[in-house]
Amino acid sequence: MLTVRAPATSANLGSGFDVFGVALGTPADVVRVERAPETRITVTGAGSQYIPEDPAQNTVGAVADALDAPAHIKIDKGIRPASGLGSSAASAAAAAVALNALYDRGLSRAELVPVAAEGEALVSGEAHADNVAPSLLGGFTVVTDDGVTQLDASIPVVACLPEMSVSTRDAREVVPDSAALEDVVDTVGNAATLTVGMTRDDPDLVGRGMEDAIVTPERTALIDGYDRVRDAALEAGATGVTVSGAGPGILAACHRPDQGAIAAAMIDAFDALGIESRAYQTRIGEGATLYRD
Ligand SMILES: Nc1ncnc2c1ncn2[C@@H]1O[C@H](COP(=O)(O)OP(=O)(O)OP(=O)(O)O)[C@@H](O)[C@H]1O
Ligand SMILES: N[C@@H](CCO)C(=O)O
Repeated sequence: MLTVRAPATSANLGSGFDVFGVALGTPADVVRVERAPETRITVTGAGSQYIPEDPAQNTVGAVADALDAPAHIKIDKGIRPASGLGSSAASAAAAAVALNALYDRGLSRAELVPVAAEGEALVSGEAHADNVAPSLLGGFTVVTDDGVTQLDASIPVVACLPEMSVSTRDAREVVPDSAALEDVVDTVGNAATLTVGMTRDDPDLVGRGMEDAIVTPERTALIDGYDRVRDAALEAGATGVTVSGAGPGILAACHRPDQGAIAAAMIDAFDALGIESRAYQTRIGEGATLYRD
């Protein structure tokens, strides 16, 4: 039996829609695999009642198919589905690492990115890799049609998760088809600023670079209370705030001493609207870890 822990991730970071992603220290999914004649899946943990065990509908089933690696796969969910924290991607990334090792397929972590992305195609209709890449590789990742670039980074963040669901499929329907050149120019500038911030582990540059006037405003309309929570986080010291992935999670970049106050401010702001939430005080961290039992 092999066990893999794969971390939650936050995609887009505002200015890098479908391109940027970061691995988070917590939460994470844990996947256990053993060889079997055909794939069988069991799911326990956060939100497991909403996750199909049918291999044809679960992201890990798509990965087992892609690797031609049938197995009994046990998923222990630490990341609630439809969260914006890459729940479906973490399971897929973990399964890709575990099954690659179980069947000695010999693929590198970078080669596993398109394999794990098959799971994303299953649940959201597109094989976008901006969650699976950081979950596999760790740090900050840049996904383009030409491949993945990875950078180790260590920025403190708060990921606040309200008790509501936004499916990636629905959130992709509000993405505009086109954008004004002025907004594109601003967004390119912000993405470049964010990338420089990542190379320097500079939370101020990263936060400033999270601004985006094209996709994020359309998505915030799907998250009750977004503006109040963002303002509360900024007042408490966040250097930047944006929607995490497709939402409803909200990501704040910050300096370490402000983390606790930002987490409390975000929870209080949701609470004032009658919405329960929890906040992960974490940092950009490592990719999936393999354990041999
Ligand atoms: N192993 C799995 N883990 C989580 N969700 C899964 C899994 N397999 C299938 N799903 C389905 O995927 C959907 C959740 O995926 P979705 O992409 O909407 O959420 P997410 O991964 O938390 O968000 P995001 O991609 O925005 O970070 C749910 O419908 C869920 O049932
Ligand atoms: N880039 C994708 C990530 C979804 O997790 C989106 O925002 O739709």
